[in-house]
Amino acid sequence: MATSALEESFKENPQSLQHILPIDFHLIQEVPNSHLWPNINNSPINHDEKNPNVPIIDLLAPNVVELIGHACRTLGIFQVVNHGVPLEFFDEAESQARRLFALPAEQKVKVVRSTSGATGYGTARITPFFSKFMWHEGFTIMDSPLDHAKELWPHDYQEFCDVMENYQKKMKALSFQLWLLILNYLQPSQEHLINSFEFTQALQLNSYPCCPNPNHALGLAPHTDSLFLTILHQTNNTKGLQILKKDQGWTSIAPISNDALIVNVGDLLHILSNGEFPSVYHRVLVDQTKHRVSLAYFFGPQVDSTIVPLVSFEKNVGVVVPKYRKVKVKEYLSLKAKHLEKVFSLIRY
Ligand SMILES: C=C1C[C@]23C[C@H]1CC[C@H]2[C@@]12CCC[C@@](C)(C(=O)O1)[C@H]2[C@@H]3C(=O)O
Ligand SMILES: O=C(O)CCC(=O)C(=O)O
Ligand SMILES: [Fe+2]
Repeated sequence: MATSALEESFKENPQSLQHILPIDFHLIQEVPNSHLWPNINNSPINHDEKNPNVPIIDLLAPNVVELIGHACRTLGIFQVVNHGVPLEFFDEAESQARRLFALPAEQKVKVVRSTSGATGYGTARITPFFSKFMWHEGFTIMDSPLDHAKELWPHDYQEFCDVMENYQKKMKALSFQLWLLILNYLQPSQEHLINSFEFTQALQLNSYPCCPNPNHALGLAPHTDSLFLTILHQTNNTKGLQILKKDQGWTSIAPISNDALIVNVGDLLHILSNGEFPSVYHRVLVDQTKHRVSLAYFFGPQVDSTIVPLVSFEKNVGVVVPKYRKVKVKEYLSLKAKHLEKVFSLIRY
Protein backbone atom coordinates (compact mmCIF):
# COMPACT_ATOMS: atom_id res chain seq x y z
CA MET A 1 0.00 0.00 0.00
CA ALA A 2 1.32 3.43 -0.92
CA THR A 3 2.22 5.63 2.06
CA SER A 4 2.85 9.36 1.88
CA ALA A 5 5.79 10.97 3.68
CA LEU A 6 3.30 12.72 5.92
CA GLU A 7 1.76 9.42 6.94
CA GLU A 8 5.24 7.98 7.59
CA SER A 9 5.84 10.68 10.16
CA PHE A 10 3.05 9.29 12.35
CA LYS A 11 4.57 5.82 12.45
CA GLU A 12 6.68 6.30 15.55
CA ASN A 13 3.65 7.09 17.66
CA PRO A 14 1.33 4.12 17.29
CA GLN A 15 -2.14 4.17 18.84
CA SER A 16 -4.15 1.31 20.22
CA LEU A 17 -7.03 -0.07 18.19
CA GLN A 18 -9.45 0.65 21.01
CA HIS A 19 -8.70 4.35 20.56
CA ILE A 20 -9.06 4.18 16.80
CA LEU A 21 -12.29 2.29 16.23
CA PRO A 22 -15.47 4.37 16.49
CA ILE A 23 -18.61 2.81 17.99
CA ASP A 24 -21.45 1.88 15.65
CA PHE A 25 -23.48 5.08 15.77
CA HIS A 26 -26.27 3.52 13.69
CA LEU A 27 -27.17 1.27 16.59
CA ILE A 28 -27.04 3.74 19.45
CA GLN A 29 -30.20 4.95 21.22
CA GLU A 30 -28.53 6.51 24.23
CA VAL A 31 -25.12 8.10 24.82
CA PRO A 32 -22.97 5.46 26.52
CA ASN A 33 -20.90 6.40 29.54
CA SER A 34 -17.71 6.19 27.45
CA HIS A 35 -19.03 9.13 25.38
CA LEU A 36 -20.78 11.07 28.13
CA TRP A 37 -19.09 14.41 28.86
CA PRO A 38 -19.98 16.74 31.71
CA ASN A 39 -22.47 19.38 30.58
CA ILE A 40 -21.13 21.07 27.45
CA ASN A 41 -21.79 24.63 28.43
CA ASN A 42 -23.37 26.34 25.44
CA SER A 43 -22.10 29.85 25.97
CA PRO A 44 -25.09 32.04 26.82
CA ILE A 45 -23.41 35.15 25.43
CA ASN A 46 -23.93 34.30 21.80
CA HIS A 47 -27.64 34.28 21.15
CA ASP A 48 -27.33 35.60 17.66
CA GLU A 49 -27.47 32.50 15.48
CA LYS A 50 -26.74 34.51 12.34
CA ASN A 51 -23.64 36.28 13.63
CA PRO A 52 -20.65 34.65 11.94
CA ASN A 53 -18.39 35.90 14.76
CA VAL A 54 -15.30 35.95 12.55
CA PRO A 55 -14.32 38.30 9.71
CA ILE A 56 -15.68 37.47 6.27
CA ILE A 57 -13.07 38.25 3.68
CA ASP A 58 -13.66 38.76 -0.01
CA LEU A 59 -10.61 37.30 -1.77
CA LEU A 60 -11.07 39.83 -4.54
CA ALA A 61 -10.92 42.84 -2.22
CA PRO A 62 -8.07 45.22 -3.11
CA ASN A 63 -6.81 45.26 0.48
CA VAL A 64 -7.02 41.48 0.90
CA VAL A 65 -3.46 41.20 2.28
CA GLU A 66 -4.26 43.56 5.15
CA LEU A 67 -7.62 41.92 5.80
CA ILE A 68 -6.16 38.42 5.99
CA GLY A 69 -3.14 39.57 7.97
CA HIS A 70 -5.34 41.32 10.48
CA ALA A 71 -7.64 38.29 10.85
CA CYS A 72 -4.66 35.95 11.32
CA ARG A 73 -3.15 38.27 13.86
CA THR A 74 -6.25 38.73 16.00
CA LEU A 75 -8.37 35.56 15.97
CA GLY A 76 -6.41 33.20 13.75
CA ILE A 77 -9.57 32.38 11.82
CA PHE A 78 -11.75 33.93 9.13
CA GLN A 79 -14.18 32.99 6.39
CA VAL A 80 -13.46 33.56 2.70
CA VAL A 81 -15.90 34.26 -0.09
CA ASN A 82 -15.20 34.77 -3.79
CA HIS A 83 -12.53 32.10 -3.63
CA GLY A 84 -13.35 30.86 -7.12
CA VAL A 85 -13.95 27.21 -6.26
CA PRO A 86 -17.27 26.17 -7.87
CA LEU A 87 -19.97 24.88 -5.52
CA GLU A 88 -20.12 21.51 -7.27
CA PHE A 89 -16.78 20.57 -5.76
CA PHE A 90 -18.16 20.87 -2.25
CA ASP A 91 -21.45 19.19 -3.08
CA GLU A 92 -19.75 16.24 -4.73
CA ALA A 93 -17.19 15.80 -1.98
CA GLU A 94 -19.84 16.01 0.67
CA SER A 95 -22.07 13.48 -1.02
CA GLN A 96 -19.16 11.06 -1.45
CA ALA A 97 -18.29 11.55 2.21
CA ARG A 98 -21.89 10.81 3.20
CA ARG A 99 -21.85 7.75 0.96
CA LEU A 100 -18.83 6.46 2.87
CA PHE A 101 -20.18 7.15 6.35
CA ALA A 102 -23.56 5.60 5.46
CA LEU A 103 -21.88 2.22 4.92
CA PRO A 104 -22.52 -0.41 7.58
CA ALA A 105 -19.94 -0.57 10.37
CA GLU A 106 -18.65 -3.98 9.15
CA GLN A 107 -17.72 -2.33 5.86
CA LYS A 108 -16.06 0.74 7.33
CA VAL A 109 -13.98 -1.42 9.62
CA LYS A 110 -12.28 -2.89 6.56
CA VAL A 111 -10.50 0.42 6.02
CA VAL A 112 -9.87 1.32 9.63
CA ARG A 113 -6.66 3.26 10.24
CA SER A 114 -3.83 0.96 11.16
CA THR A 115 -2.32 1.37 14.61
CA SER A 116 0.83 2.94 13.17
CA GLY A 117 -0.87 4.67 10.24
CA ALA A 118 -2.67 7.95 9.68
CA THR A 119 -5.06 7.32 6.77
CA GLY A 120 -8.40 5.53 6.62
CA TYR A 121 -11.47 5.29 8.81
CA GLY A 122 -11.45 6.00 12.54
CA THR A 123 -11.68 8.35 15.48
CA ALA A 124 -9.81 11.67 15.57
CA ARG A 125 -6.10 11.23 16.32
CA ILE A 126 -6.40 13.32 19.48
CA THR A 127 -8.75 10.75 21.06
CA PRO A 128 -6.24 9.18 23.52
CA PHE A 129 -5.69 12.54 25.22
CA PHE A 130 -9.24 12.70 26.57
CA SER A 131 -10.98 10.49 29.08
CA LYS A 132 -14.20 10.51 27.03
CA PHE A 133 -14.72 9.53 23.39
CA MET A 134 -16.06 11.92 20.79
CA TRP A 135 -19.33 11.72 18.89
CA HIS A 136 -17.45 11.52 15.64
CA GLU A 137 -16.05 9.28 12.96
CA GLY A 138 -13.53 10.39 10.36
CA PHE A 139 -11.82 9.30 7.20
CA THR A 140 -8.34 10.65 6.54
CA ILE A 141 -6.84 10.89 3.07
CA MET A 142 -3.21 11.69 2.34
CA ASP A 143 -2.92 12.12 -1.42
CA SER A 144 -4.81 9.16 -2.92
CA PRO A 145 -7.59 7.16 -1.23
CA LEU A 146 -7.36 4.47 -3.93
CA ASP A 147 -6.38 1.47 -1.82
CA HIS A 148 -9.11 2.11 0.72
CA ALA A 149 -11.75 2.94 -1.88
CA LYS A 150 -11.05 -0.39 -3.63
CA GLU A 151 -11.73 -2.19 -0.37
CA LEU A 152 -15.00 -0.37 0.17
CA TRP A 153 -16.36 -0.46 -3.37
CA PRO A 154 -14.46 -3.11 -5.37
CA HIS A 155 -16.45 -2.37 -8.53
CA ASP A 156 -17.15 1.26 -8.03
CA TYR A 157 -14.23 3.08 -6.41
CA GLN A 158 -13.28 5.49 -9.19
CA GLU A 159 -15.84 8.18 -8.52
CA PHE A 160 -14.87 8.51 -4.87
CA CYS A 161 -11.19 8.79 -5.81
CA ASP A 162 -11.77 11.30 -8.58
CA VAL A 163 -13.93 13.50 -6.41
CA MET A 164 -11.47 13.48 -3.49
CA GLU A 165 -8.43 14.04 -5.69
CA ASN A 166 -10.08 16.92 -7.53
CA TYR A 167 -11.16 18.43 -4.24
CA GLN A 168 -7.60 18.29 -2.92
CA LYS A 169 -6.28 19.91 -6.10
CA LYS A 170 -8.70 22.82 -5.71
CA MET A 171 -7.88 23.22 -2.04
CA LYS A 172 -4.16 23.04 -2.66
CA ALA A 173 -4.37 25.84 -5.23
CA LEU A 174 -6.48 27.96 -2.89
CA SER A 175 -4.15 27.27 0.04
CA PHE A 176 -1.18 28.33 -2.02
CA GLN A 177 -2.95 31.55 -2.95
CA LEU A 178 -3.67 32.23 0.74
CA TRP A 179 -0.11 31.31 1.63
CA LEU A 180 1.27 33.93 -0.77
CA LEU A 181 -1.03 36.57 0.69
CA ILE A 182 0.07 35.65 4.19
CA LEU A 183 3.77 35.73 3.28
CA ASN A 184 3.19 39.05 1.69
CA TYR A 185 1.83 40.32 4.98
CA LEU A 186 4.52 38.72 7.12
CA GLN A 187 7.55 39.59 5.05
CA PRO A 188 6.81 41.79 2.08
CA SER A 189 10.48 42.26 1.27
CA GLN A 190 11.58 38.64 1.47
CA GLU A 191 10.66 37.15 -1.88
CA HIS A 192 13.08 34.28 -1.38
CA LEU A 193 10.70 32.84 1.19
CA ILE A 194 8.17 32.17 -1.51
CA ASN A 195 10.31 29.39 -2.84
CA SER A 196 11.65 28.13 0.43
CA PHE A 197 8.96 25.53 1.14
CA GLU A 198 7.54 22.47 -0.49
CA PHE A 199 4.12 21.47 0.68
CA THR A 200 2.17 18.54 1.97
CA GLN A 201 -1.55 17.99 2.43
CA ALA A 202 -4.22 15.88 4.10
CA LEU A 203 -7.97 15.73 3.70
CA GLN A 204 -10.13 14.81 6.64
CA LEU A 205 -13.79 13.85 6.14
CA ASN A 206 -15.62 14.38 9.43
CA SER A 207 -18.96 12.84 10.35
CA TYR A 208 -20.96 13.85 13.42
CA PRO A 209 -23.97 11.54 13.64
CA CYS A 210 -27.25 12.71 15.22
CA CYS A 211 -26.84 12.52 18.96
CA PRO A 212 -29.61 11.72 21.46
CA ASN A 213 -28.01 13.94 24.12
CA PRO A 214 -26.05 16.78 22.49
CA ASN A 215 -25.50 18.61 25.78
CA HIS A 216 -23.39 15.74 27.02
CA ALA A 217 -21.46 14.80 23.91
CA LEU A 218 -18.68 16.46 21.91
CA GLY A 219 -18.11 16.10 18.17
CA LEU A 220 -14.47 17.09 18.45
CA ALA A 221 -12.74 17.96 21.71
CA PRO A 222 -10.83 21.27 21.93
CA HIS A 223 -7.70 21.30 19.81
CA THR A 224 -5.57 23.34 17.48
CA ASP A 225 -4.67 22.12 14.00
CA SER A 226 -1.04 21.30 13.42
CA LEU A 227 -0.05 22.40 9.94
CA PHE A 228 0.07 25.90 8.35
CA LEU A 229 -3.54 26.38 7.34
CA THR A 230 -6.81 24.48 7.48
CA ILE A 231 -9.59 25.14 5.01
CA LEU A 232 -12.89 23.88 6.32
CA HIS A 233 -16.16 23.42 4.53
CA GLN A 234 -19.33 23.07 6.57
CA THR A 235 -22.73 23.02 4.91
CA ASN A 236 -24.99 25.97 5.50
CA ASN A 237 -27.60 24.33 7.62
CA THR A 238 -25.39 22.57 10.11
CA LYS A 239 -23.43 24.65 12.53
CA GLY A 240 -21.27 22.97 15.13
CA LEU A 241 -17.83 24.55 15.02
CA GLN A 242 -16.89 26.76 17.96
CA ILE A 243 -13.76 28.74 18.71
CA LEU A 244 -12.49 29.82 22.09
CA LYS A 245 -12.51 33.61 22.31
CA LYS A 246 -10.47 35.12 25.12
CA ASP A 247 -13.22 37.30 26.49
CA GLN A 248 -16.36 35.46 25.35
CA GLY A 249 -15.64 31.80 25.82
CA TRP A 250 -16.83 29.23 23.28
CA THR A 251 -18.34 31.02 20.31
CA SER A 252 -20.15 29.41 17.37
CA ILE A 253 -19.00 30.04 13.83
CA ALA A 254 -22.28 30.23 11.94
CA PRO A 255 -22.10 28.99 8.37
CA ILE A 256 -22.95 32.04 6.26
CA SER A 257 -23.45 30.40 2.88
CA ASN A 258 -22.64 27.16 1.18
CA ASP A 259 -19.73 28.62 -0.71
CA ALA A 260 -17.99 30.29 2.22
CA LEU A 261 -14.91 28.53 3.54
CA ILE A 262 -13.44 28.78 6.98
CA VAL A 263 -9.68 29.25 7.11
CA ASN A 264 -7.73 28.87 10.31
CA VAL A 265 -4.13 29.23 11.37
CA GLY A 266 -2.37 26.03 12.43
CA ASP A 267 0.51 25.51 14.86
CA LEU A 268 3.28 25.64 12.26
CA LEU A 269 2.12 29.03 11.02
CA HIS A 270 1.90 30.17 14.62
CA ILE A 271 5.57 29.24 15.03
CA LEU A 272 6.60 30.73 11.69
CA SER A 273 4.92 34.03 12.63
CA ASN A 274 6.90 33.99 15.89
CA GLY A 275 3.71 33.67 17.86
CA GLU A 276 2.02 36.66 16.20
CA PHE A 277 -0.72 34.52 14.67
CA PRO A 278 -2.57 32.37 17.22
CA SER A 279 -3.44 28.83 16.16
CA VAL A 280 -7.04 28.99 17.19
CA TYR A 281 -8.42 26.61 19.75
CA HIS A 282 -11.66 25.03 18.45
CA ARG A 283 -14.17 22.26 19.12
CA VAL A 284 -17.32 20.85 17.54
CA LEU A 285 -20.80 20.45 19.04
CA VAL A 286 -23.28 17.84 17.86
CA ASP A 287 -26.97 18.01 17.02
CA GLN A 288 -29.93 15.87 17.93
CA THR A 289 -31.53 15.76 14.47
CA LYS A 290 -28.84 16.73 11.99
CA HIS A 291 -26.08 14.45 10.81
CA ARG A 292 -23.29 16.92 10.12
CA VAL A 293 -20.46 16.26 7.69
CA SER A 294 -17.49 18.58 7.25
CA LEU A 295 -14.45 18.55 5.00
CA ALA A 296 -11.18 19.75 6.50
CA TYR A 297 -8.20 20.28 4.22
CA PHE A 298 -4.83 20.62 5.92
CA PHE A 299 -2.00 22.43 4.11
CA GLY A 300 1.50 22.47 5.46
CA PRO A 301 5.20 22.19 4.73
CA GLN A 302 6.88 18.94 3.73
CA VAL A 303 7.76 16.85 6.75
CA ASP A 304 11.49 17.34 6.16
CA SER A 305 11.23 21.14 6.21
CA THR A 306 12.46 23.19 9.12
CA ILE A 307 10.34 25.95 10.62
CA VAL A 308 12.18 28.99 11.92
CA PRO A 309 10.28 31.96 13.39
CA LEU A 310 10.35 35.02 11.12
CA VAL A 311 11.54 37.65 13.57
CA SER A 312 11.83 40.67 11.33
CA PHE A 313 8.03 40.57 11.10
CA GLU A 314 7.30 42.51 14.26
CA LYS A 315 8.06 46.03 13.16
CA ASN A 316 8.31 48.89 15.66
CA VAL A 317 9.13 46.66 18.59
CA GLY A 318 12.82 47.28 18.94
CA VAL A 319 14.91 44.14 19.26
CA VAL A 320 12.90 41.09 18.37
CA VAL A 321 13.90 37.70 19.60
CA PRO A 322 12.54 34.41 18.37
CA LYS A 323 10.02 32.92 20.79
CA TYR A 324 10.44 29.38 19.50
CA ARG A 325 13.44 27.33 18.59
CA LYS A 326 13.67 26.03 15.06
CA VAL A 327 11.93 22.72 14.61
CA LYS A 328 11.68 20.11 11.89
CA VAL A 329 8.08 19.44 10.84
CA LYS A 330 8.51 15.72 11.51
CA GLU A 331 9.82 16.40 14.98
CA TYR A 332 6.99 18.80 15.68
CA LEU A 333 4.33 16.28 14.66
CA SER A 334 5.96 13.64 16.75
CA LEU A 335 6.14 15.89 19.82
CA LYS A 336 2.51 16.86 19.34
CA ALA A 337 1.48 13.23 19.01
CA LYS A 338 3.05 12.63 22.41
CA HIS A 339 2.19 15.83 24.26
CA LEU A 340 -0.68 17.55 22.41
CA GLU A 341 -0.76 21.26 23.30
CA LYS A 342 2.05 20.94 25.83
CA VAL A 343 4.24 20.78 22.74
CA PHE A 344 4.55 24.59 22.78
CA SER A 345 6.25 24.64 26.13
CA LEU A 346 8.80 22.17 24.74
CA ILE A 347 9.88 24.36 21.85
CA ARG A 348 9.48 27.80 23.44
CA TYR A 349 12.63 29.67 24.47
C1 LIG B 1 -2.03 16.13 8.87
C2 LIG B 1 -2.75 15.89 9.91
C3 LIG B 1 -3.56 16.89 10.66
C4 LIG B 1 -4.27 16.05 11.71
C5 LIG B 1 -3.29 14.97 11.95
C6 LIG B 1 -2.90 14.57 10.52
C7 LIG B 1 -4.06 13.80 9.89
C8 LIG B 1 -5.39 14.08 10.52
C9 LIG B 1 -5.58 15.49 11.09
C10 LIG B 1 -6.62 15.57 12.21
C11 LIG B 1 -8.05 15.70 11.71
C12 LIG B 1 -9.01 15.85 12.90
C13 LIG B 1 -8.51 16.85 13.95
C14 LIG B 1 -7.01 16.60 14.24
C15 LIG B 1 -6.55 17.47 15.40
C16 LIG B 1 -6.78 15.13 14.45
O1 LIG B 1 -6.91 14.53 15.47
O2 LIG B 1 -6.51 14.54 13.20
C17 LIG B 1 -6.22 16.82 12.98
C18 LIG B 1 -4.69 16.73 13.02
C19 LIG B 1 -3.94 17.99 13.34
O3 LIG B 1 -4.14 19.05 12.73
O4 LIG B 1 -3.14 17.90 14.25
O1 LIG C 1 -16.01 19.83 11.64
C1 LIG C 1 -15.59 20.94 11.96
O2 LIG C 1 -16.27 21.96 11.92
C2 LIG C 1 -14.16 21.11 12.42
C3 LIG C 1 -13.25 19.97 12.05
C4 LIG C 1 -11.89 20.12 12.63
O3 LIG C 1 -11.64 20.90 13.52
C5 LIG C 1 -10.79 19.30 12.11
O4 LIG C 1 -11.03 18.41 11.26
O5 LIG C 1 -9.64 19.56 12.53
FE1 LIG D 1 -9.51 21.20 13.74
